[in-house]
Amino acid sequence: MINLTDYGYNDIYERQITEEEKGAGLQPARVLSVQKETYQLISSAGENNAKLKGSIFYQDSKYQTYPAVGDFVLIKPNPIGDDVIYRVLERRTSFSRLNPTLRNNVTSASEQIVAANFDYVFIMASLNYDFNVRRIERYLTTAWQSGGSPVILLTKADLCEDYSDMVAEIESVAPGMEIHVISTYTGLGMDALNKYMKPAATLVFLGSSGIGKSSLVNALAGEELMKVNIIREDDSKGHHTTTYRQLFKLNNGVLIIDTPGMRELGIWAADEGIGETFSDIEELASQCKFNDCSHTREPGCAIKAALEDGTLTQERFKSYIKLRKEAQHSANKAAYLKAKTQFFKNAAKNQHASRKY
Ligand SMILES: Nc1nc2c(ncn2[C@@H]2O[C@H](COP(=O)(O)OP(=O)(O)OP(=O)(O)O)[C@@H](O)[C@H]2O)c(=O)[nH]1
Ligand SMILES: [Zn+2]
Repeated sequence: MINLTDYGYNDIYERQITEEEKGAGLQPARVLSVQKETYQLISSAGENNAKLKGSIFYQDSKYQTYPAVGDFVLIKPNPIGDDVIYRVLERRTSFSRLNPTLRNNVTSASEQIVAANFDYVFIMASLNYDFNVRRIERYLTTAWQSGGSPVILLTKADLCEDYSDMVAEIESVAPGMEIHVISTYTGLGMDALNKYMKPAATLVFLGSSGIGKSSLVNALAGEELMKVNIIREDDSKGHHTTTYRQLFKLNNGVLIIDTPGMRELGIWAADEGIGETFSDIEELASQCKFNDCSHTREPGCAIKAALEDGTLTQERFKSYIKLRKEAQHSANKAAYLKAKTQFFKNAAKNQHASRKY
C-alpha cells in the first residue's frame, strides 16, 4: 500500500471529494506523467496507467479541466487494467502557458497547464554565459503568479571568480528573496538547500536549458536520476531537450516535477505577479501627482523623478513597462477564456447532474 500523503496529498484535496464520489468508490491519485491520452498515476494501490472517463471528458471537451503532471485526480481504480479518471481536484498552485492553437480555423489562445500542485519554484540561472537579470525578473513574475514560493538559485559558481555584483544585481530586483549561490561540482551552497527538502514537498524548476538542473537533481538525490546532458559551456546552441514529462520522488521524500512544458513556459503574467516583482515601481507610481499618470510628461511624476536622480534605472523601468504590456494582453485573453469556460462548465454540470458512476 502506498500512502498518498507521501506524494503530497493532504486535507486541501481530501475536502474536495464529495460523499457521493466516495460512495461511488472513487479514489484520489496523483498524476506522474502524461503521454498523449495515457496518464501514469500513483494511488494507494501503487502505480498504474489511466484513461479519461470518455463520457465526461470528451463532451464539451474544450471546457474541461484536463489532468496535468502533479494534479490530484479522482479515479475509479481498476486492478486488472487502466484506472479511469473522473475529475481533476482543484489545484493549489499551477504553471500554465499560452498555447496558441488553430481550432476550427479560429485562432484561439488556450491555457495549457504544464505543472500543478508544487510548493517551491526553483528559479535557476547559471553564473556564466547565461546570466540575465531581466530574465530572472520574468521568472519571478511567473513564479509569483503560479502560487508557489520562488527561490533563486545561481548555478555553476565554480566557473565564476567574483559573483558578488551579480548577486547584488539580483537582490536589487528581488528584494527579500532567498538567493542561493551553488555549484554541484564543488558542493558550494548545497547544504543551504536542505531547508527545502521536506518530505512530500514538490519542487519545480524554471530556467533555460543547460543551467545545471539535472546535475542539481542528481546531487540532491545522491544518485544519477536524470541523465546529465553534456553541452559545451561555450556553445549556447548545444541545447538538448528532455523528452519526457515526469513527477518523481527522491530518497529523501522530496518530489520533483520536470516537464518539457516547464521549459517552454511563456509569460502568462498577471498583475499580481508584476506587483510583487516590481513593488518599488508600483510604490513610486502611487506617489505620482495624477492617478492616471503615464510617467511621460506629467508634472509631479515620481517615476520620472526617480529616473532622473538614478534611484530607478531606465532598464528596470523598461522591463516593467514591457511586462505590463504582455500581462495586459494575456490578462484580456485569460479573462475572456475564463468567463467562457466557466459558463460552459456550469452548463455541463447542470446537464450531468444525474451522472452515474
Ligand atoms: N562548472 C560547472 N558545470 C556544471 C555544474 N552543474 C552542471 N554543470 C554542467 O553543465 C552542463 C549542463 O548540465 P545539466 O545538469 O545537464 O543541465 P540541465 O539544466 O539539466 O540541462 P538540460 O537537460 O539541457 O535542460 C553539463 O555539462 C554539466 O556537467 C556546476 O556546478 N559547475
Ligand atoms: Zn508618473
